[in-house]
Amino acid sequence: MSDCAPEPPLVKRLRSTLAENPPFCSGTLGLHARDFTLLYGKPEDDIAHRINLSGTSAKDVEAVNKLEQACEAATFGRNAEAVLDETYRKAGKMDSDNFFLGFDVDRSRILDVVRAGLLAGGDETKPIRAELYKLNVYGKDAFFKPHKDTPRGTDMFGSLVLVFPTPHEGGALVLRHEGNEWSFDAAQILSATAHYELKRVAYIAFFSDIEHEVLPVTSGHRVTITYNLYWAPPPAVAFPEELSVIYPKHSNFAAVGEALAELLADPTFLPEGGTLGFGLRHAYPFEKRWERKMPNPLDKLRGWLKGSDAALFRALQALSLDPQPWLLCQSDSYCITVMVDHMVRLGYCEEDECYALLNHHGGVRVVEKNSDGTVKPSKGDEDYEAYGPENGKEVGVFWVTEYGKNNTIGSEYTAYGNEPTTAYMYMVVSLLVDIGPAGDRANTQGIAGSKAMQSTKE
Ligand SMILES: O=C(O)CCC(=O)C(=O)O
Ligand SMILES: [Fe+2]
Repeated sequence: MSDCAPEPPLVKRLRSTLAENPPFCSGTLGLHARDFTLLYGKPEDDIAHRINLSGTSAKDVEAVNKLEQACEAATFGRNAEAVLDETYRKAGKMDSDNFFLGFDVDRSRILDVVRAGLLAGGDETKPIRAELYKLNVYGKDAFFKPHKDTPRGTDMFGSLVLVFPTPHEGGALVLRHEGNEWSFDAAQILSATAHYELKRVAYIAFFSDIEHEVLPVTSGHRVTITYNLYWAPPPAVAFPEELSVIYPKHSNFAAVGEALAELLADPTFLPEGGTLGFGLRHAYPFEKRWERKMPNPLDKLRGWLKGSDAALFRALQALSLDPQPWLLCQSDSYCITVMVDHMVRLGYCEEDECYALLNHHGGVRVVEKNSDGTVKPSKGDEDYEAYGPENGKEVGVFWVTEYGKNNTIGSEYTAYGNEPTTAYMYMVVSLLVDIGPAGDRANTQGIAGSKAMQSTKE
């Protein structure tokens, strides 16, 4: 950048906005008595010691002394080596194998705060996880000189430190980044909350590449728990090997996927490709007084599927297929099945519901197919010729599991429930998924299946 070129003000603004956000988030968290209970001991010891990390009595202070003695001298990383150098780091450490703490980081919602405080621009909704790392005791004159935290994986992005209200002074954590400096003095923060009904811990989460240092503790004991923060993988598609599920079978997601993959590998099964139909096993609540301006409830349904329905949906997606929820309506008197991919408000109509859907609401006639792709003739064919729309939409479906019968769309419906509510009704939904020809099932481009029948959004 040349010295004399004036800087455009918007660049300045952007730069200062970017610099405004400190690379950490901190605060305090009120906890219950059992969250402060720490049990510790070495595997070779016969007994575990118990300590209340919120206590301030002489007995509690003595217990913290003992905890300090049970710790090993804390090392730090220099290149690939764990170095013990008390001129650089003077503190006690206990590995996570040797203690149990009542506090449960996942239940505490602290990670939600970390996500909101540290991550932004869409990342605040990304799943993260905290992995318990160590317990540290910083006694009088203990400190940790400036350093960055060693990444323990490419998916590690930060560190979380909890400081307990054990009596102490000093030991502020100082962070430095791009010429800025921030101090997190947990001793001071906690003493300001000492009168609160719930005892509190002070917490700070920061990006691990930020330089930080713990200043010397001047009195008492600064007890901390540290966690490494990672980006969490998306919810597991298959269970880990060591976790076995006996019942229910559908929870064995891998089994659903394998059965599907085998069916699709069969070249005699819908050899030209087509549409598979699955009647879902559960019913889902829909707003009874649905209005056209309200969002389409089928859009949200994908995220709300239950049990085997969810397992099926995920298994289809894992095979690069694109399942879509549809509502089906069946008329016994006209032997016809019609489906819609959105909620419909029918109101009172003299016409048969199925024909009303076909003629006025973008309904699609569903004809059944055999597994070789041929269409099953239906008794309703003649009526359809007579009353159906000209050039009406039609899709052939091979039903893998039967679809829900007696589903009425958009009309009142009484059922037994555990609440006397009339605002919602259960509806049975079907999943339709197009598959490509044998050998290329994920390629559904030339398939005139359910996807091609979707209504353009009204
Ligand atoms: O105790 C603290 O505040 C930070 C400790 C630390 O930097 C570390 O354990 O790496
Ligand atoms: Fe650190």
